[in-house]
Amino acid sequence: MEVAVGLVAQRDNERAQALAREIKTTLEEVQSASVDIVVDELTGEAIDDAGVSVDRMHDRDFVVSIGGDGTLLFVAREVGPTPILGVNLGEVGFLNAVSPADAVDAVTDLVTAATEADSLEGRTLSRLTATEADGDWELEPALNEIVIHGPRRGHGGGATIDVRVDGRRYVESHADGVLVATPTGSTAYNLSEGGPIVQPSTDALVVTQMAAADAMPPLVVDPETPLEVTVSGAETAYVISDGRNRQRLEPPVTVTVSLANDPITLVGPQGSFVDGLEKLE
Ligand SMILES: NC(=O)c1ccc[n+]([C@@H]2O[C@H](COP(=O)([O-])OP(=O)(O)OC[C@H]3O[C@@H](n4cnc5c(N)ncnc54)[C@H](O)[C@@H]3O)[C@@H](O)[C@H]2O)c1
Ligand SMILES: Nc1ncnc2c1ncn2[C@@H]1O[C@H](COP(=O)(O)OP(=O)(O)OP(=O)(O)O)[C@@H](O)[C@H]1O
Repeated sequence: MEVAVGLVAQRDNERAQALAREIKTTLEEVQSASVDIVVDELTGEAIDDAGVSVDRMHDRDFVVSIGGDGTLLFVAREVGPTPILGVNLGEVGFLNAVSPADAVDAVTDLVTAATEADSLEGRTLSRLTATEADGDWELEPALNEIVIHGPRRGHGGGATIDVRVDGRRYVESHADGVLVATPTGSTAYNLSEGGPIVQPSTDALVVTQMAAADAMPPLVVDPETPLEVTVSGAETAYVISDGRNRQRLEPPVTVTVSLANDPITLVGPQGSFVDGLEKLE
């Protein structure tokens, strides 16, 4: 059975692109009969190889993200539930468990595992989405967090943010905004806004206000709990997924944040979460 692999190297990162070339060359030499391996378009241009767009890698057995957190978040947006192996070549790389030195072996082992099993075992990570009660949009799934904020961050950019949990008001305050983070995203924007770090295996979400005049502590909730955020007192507002995909809102407006249908699956060696926290220093 042939194993289909995708490689995505962080754009403009020569080390990541060179590692992609090394992985591809090694696998084609060692496991040529059992592997079909492609790189993304930008990496293909960089290493003089044919490339495919990342969103066409969703039907591969797994995709390797070589870079930092942002590249892995990008790959997750493009391939959704397709298993992802994160190789850490970014500034932080909190989401990427495999070091560059171990990358070739980790990918080779994964090809072998994929040959021997119908599906790869991995760690499932929840994602979030957002919708508006009377709106015709649904936000791109977020692996880290959904942010809802006023016209802009900082002085004069706030709004009245009303947070309801299971239909009951948790807090209403003038604030920059509020974020709902997954355990994965608890170490990202959530942490810089004073939210708690949540162990990845925990079945929970975190609701954290952003620069609120009347602050309540961050609230940890069951992921199935209905979460509604009403924004008023501002000309405009935004709901944003992982800092990248945003939907403009026209207050007063109520946004519902909930679990997205498709989680993400990380495969390959998983480092120790607690040991990884040193990357945040
Ligand atoms: N603090 C802020 O003002 C702010 C603004 C935009 C984005 N962000 C965060 O960055 C994320 C997007 O990452 P990016 O790399 O595309 O944007 P980016 O290039 O702005 O990177 C933001 C930083 O967050 C780190 N990061 C991302 N996900 C992380 C995680 N799960 N745990 C620990 N650190 C993490 C990245 O490595 C990078 O150092 C967003 O989901 C949000 O969490 C924070
Ligand atoms: N191969 C690629 N093809 C297309 N876009 C890419 C590719 N690699 C990265 N990107 C874009 O770059 C963004 C991530 O850039 P960023 O500089 O944040 O990388 P990173 O992985 O977080 O590394 P670092 O930790 O060094 O910041 C992604 O959101 C995506 O838009």
